Amino acid sequence: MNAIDITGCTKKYGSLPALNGLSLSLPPGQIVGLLGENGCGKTTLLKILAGALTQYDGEVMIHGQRPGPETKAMVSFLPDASFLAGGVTIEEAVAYFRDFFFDFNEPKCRDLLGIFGLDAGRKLNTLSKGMREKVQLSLAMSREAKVFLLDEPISGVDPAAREVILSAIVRDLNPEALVLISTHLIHDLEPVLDGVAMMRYGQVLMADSVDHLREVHHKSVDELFREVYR
Ligand SMILES: Nc1ncnc2c1ncn2[C@@H]1O[C@H](COP(=O)(O)OP(=O)(O)OP(=O)(O)O)[C@@H](O)[C@H]1O
Repeated sequence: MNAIDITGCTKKYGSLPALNGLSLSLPPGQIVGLLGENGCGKTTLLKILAGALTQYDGEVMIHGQRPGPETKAMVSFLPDASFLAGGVTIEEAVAYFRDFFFDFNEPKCRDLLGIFGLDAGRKLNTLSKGMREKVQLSLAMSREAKVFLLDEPISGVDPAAREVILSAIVRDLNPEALVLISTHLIHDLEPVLDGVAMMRYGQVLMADSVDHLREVHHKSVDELFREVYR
């Protein structure tokens, strides 16, 4: 069974379609980059899959179920904006995840926070954007979820730290999990990606494995992306 099956999904804000008959199927057990220009609908798609946007047309299935309470239990969603109140400490945020998510792997989270050098006593509103992203990513990736939806997870992180973060993300990942990551940082993410889905105007232009794309086009995904969107 596919991790994600979307057929003819249309989502309008007012009269303007953010998703325009989008179809996409992704099997489990891979890391997929969701690529595309500003405003092409990446965040909208992730929100629908996460169950955060419920008004749309078309069919959306996650492991055979429509987005709802059952799928939320197996989906870990990292939105592009901060999802934690600023006044709480990292320790309190960890406690929140422990209480709310039965699949939260606390030792894994503490391990990641340690790798990122984050002191659990710090309040979130005293952290830089990149540090806050590391906290949220540590929390989101520490659920034993079947599907991870990450919206621009490392845009605020300095380039040198991105590699450490990416290898921490993929380490110990359930081989059956699907990780869908929206990003503009294709070059940085390419080493960890198994596949990409390229979007334009609310549709998927192309979805393929990274190996197959490189074989057919004799280019890196980064180069191919620049060509497609020129
Ligand atoms: N709450 C909203 N109200 C009205 N229009 C919206 C809303 N959210 C998104 N849109 C519109 O829907 C379209 C898709 O937006 P979306 O945020 O999904 O794009 P994106 O691919 O994630 O962009 P970016 O790369 O800039 O993050 C855009 O035209 C945007 O203006």
